[in-house]
Amino acid sequence: MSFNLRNVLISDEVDDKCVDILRSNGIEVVKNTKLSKEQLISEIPKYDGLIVRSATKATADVIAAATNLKIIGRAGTGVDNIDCDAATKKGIIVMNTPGGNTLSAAEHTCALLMAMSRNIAQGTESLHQGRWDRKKLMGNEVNGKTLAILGLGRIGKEVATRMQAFGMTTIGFDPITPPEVAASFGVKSMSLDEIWPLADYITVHTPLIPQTKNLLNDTTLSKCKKGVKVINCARGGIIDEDALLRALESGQCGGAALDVFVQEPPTESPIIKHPKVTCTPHLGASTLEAQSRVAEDIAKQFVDMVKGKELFGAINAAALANALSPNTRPWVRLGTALGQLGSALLGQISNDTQVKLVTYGSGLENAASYLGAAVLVGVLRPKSQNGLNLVSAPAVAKEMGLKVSTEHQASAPDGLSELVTVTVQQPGGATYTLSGLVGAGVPLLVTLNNANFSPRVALEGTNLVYSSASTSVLGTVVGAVTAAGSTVTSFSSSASLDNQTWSLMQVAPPLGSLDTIKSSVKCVQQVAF
Ligand SMILES: NC(=O)C1=CN([C@@H]2O[C@H](COP(=O)(O)OP(=O)(O)OC[C@H]3O[C@@H](n4cnc5c(N)ncnc54)[C@H](O)[C@@H]3O)[C@@H](O)[C@H]2O)C=CC1
Ligand SMILES: O=C(O)C(=O)COP(=O)(O)O
Repeated sequence: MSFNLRNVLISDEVDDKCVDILRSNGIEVVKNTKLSKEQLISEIPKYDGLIVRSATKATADVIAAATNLKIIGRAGTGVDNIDCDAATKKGIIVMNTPGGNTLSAAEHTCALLMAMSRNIAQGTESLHQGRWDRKKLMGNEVNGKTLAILGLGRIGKEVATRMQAFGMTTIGFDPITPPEVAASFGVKSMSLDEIWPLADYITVHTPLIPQTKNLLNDTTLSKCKKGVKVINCARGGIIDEDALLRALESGQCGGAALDVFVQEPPTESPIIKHPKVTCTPHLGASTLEAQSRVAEDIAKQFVDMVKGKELFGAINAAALANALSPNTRPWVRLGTALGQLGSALLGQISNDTQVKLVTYGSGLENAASYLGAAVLVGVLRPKSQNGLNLVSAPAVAKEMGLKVSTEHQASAPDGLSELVTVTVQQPGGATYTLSGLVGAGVPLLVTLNNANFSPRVALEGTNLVYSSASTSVLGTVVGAVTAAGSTVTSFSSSASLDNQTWSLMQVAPPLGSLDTIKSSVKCVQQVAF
C-alpha cells in the first residue's frame, strides 16, 4: 500500500504546528474551518488526507464523497464524530492522538467537580448580576466523599490520583482494566450495581459506544444515593440528559457538571439552564498545552506513515501497522501472496467461498489479526474494487459473506519453527491448500495441495503456476513463453504427488494470453505477487 499523501484538509481549529510540520515534509495543507457539510462534501474529493477535532462530522455521506481520501486524523481522542465503519469499508485509515489531551481533560474534570461542589459558576454569575448570594450558595467538602469513576483508562486514572489528593475515596468500573491495575492507582474495582448506592460523585470517562450510551439513566440514577452529583467530561449521551433533568428536578441528583452534550452546541437543551448545572462548552482539551501536543502528534503520525516508518494511533488498521514493521512485513506479504495464489487457482470467489488461515508456532501466536487481513487482500484482489487494502479487506469480505476462519497451533509441523497455511474452498467445488513461511525476509511457498517444494519458492514477481502429470511439459511451456516474447527468470517444481506436479515459473514481462500453454497442462494461472 502506498502512502503518497499529496495534500491534507484541516477542517477544525487545530494548532498551526500541525500545518508547519506537514508543509515542511512536503505535504500541501489547506486549513478551512468554516466549511458547511455541503461544502465539505464538495471539497473532500480533492484531498488525500483530512484532519479534524470534534466539530467536523465525518459522516458516511462525507466519506462516500471522499474519492481520494486515504486517512482521517483526529487531533484528539474521541472518534465518535467519524463514521469509522464507513471509512474502514473504503480502506481509509482513521487515526487519533491518544494521550495528547489526557491531562487537560483530567484537570478539567477535577475543576468541574470542585466548581460544582463550591458553586463557583453560580457565585460568579450572581456577582456579575450585582448580587451577594452567600447563603444561597452553600457548598460541600469533597474530603471523605466517595468518587465513582466509570472508565478507568487514561483520563479516569489521572482523575483518580488527583481527587485522592483532595481526600476522596475512589471506586470504579471498567470491563477491560484489571482490578489489580485499578488498585495500583488507588481505585477499588466494583460492579456497577455495587457502585450506585456507594457513590457521592460519579464521573464518566468512557468512549460513547452502544454499551455506554445512557449509562446513567432513570433506572441507574434511582439506584444512587439521594443527592448524588455527576460529572461528564467524556461524551454527551453517556448520561441521558432527559433523565438527568428529571433527577435534578426531584433532588435525586444534587448537581451536574457537564462539558459535553448530546447536541453541540446544546442551544435547545434545558439542561444548561438548570441552576444546579455547572457547564462548559466542550473545553476539556482546550488548553494551549494539549492543543500544541495533539497538533504536533497528528502531524508527526501522518509524516511517519508517509515515510513508511510506523503507523501509530491508527484505530482501524492493525494489519497495516504490521505491514510497516520490519519483523512482520514479510509475513504480511506472505499472507497476501498465499491468498492470491489460492484465489487464482480457485478461479472464482463468490459469497460462499471459504477461507481458512492456520498459523503455527509461538512466533505467530497473535499473527491472525494481521495475517487474516493480508490473506483476504490476496483472495479478493481479482475482485478488487477501489480501496481494497489491509484496512478494508476484512470488512469487504464480511459484507460479501465470505466464510473466514482462523486457527492457531502452538507447534509447526516438520520441525519448522513457524508456518502459515491458507485453504480456499468453493463448497461442492475445488479446494486449494497452500503453506508458506518467511526465510531471510522473503515469503516462500512450502507446499501446494500437500505437494512439497524443495527448495522453497520465493513468491515474487510474475509467475505462471501450473500443474501437469510430469515435468516433461517444461520444454513446451518455456517454448510458449519465449514465443510470446517473454523470458523465464526462475523455475521451481514440486515433488510429484498422485501423478501431479505443481510448477511456478517466474516470467518477465507477463504473458498477454495463456491459451498456448493451456492445452499442455492440467491448469495454469498467471499471478503477479
Ligand atoms: N471533554 C473533552 O474535551 C475530552 C473528552 N475526551 C473523552 O474522554 C473519554 C475517555 O478518554 P480516554 O481516557 O483517553 O480513553 P481510554 O480509551 O484511555 O479509556 C476509556 C476507558 O473506558 C473503558 N470502557 C469501555 N466501555 C466501558 C463501559 N461499558 N463501562 C466502563 N468503562 C468502559 C475502556 O475499557 C477504557 O479503559 C473519551 O470519550 C474521550 O473522547 C477525551 C479528551 C478530551
Ligand atoms: O479528544 C477528545 O475526545 C475531545 O473531546 C476533545 O475535543 P476537541 O478536540 O476539543 O474538539
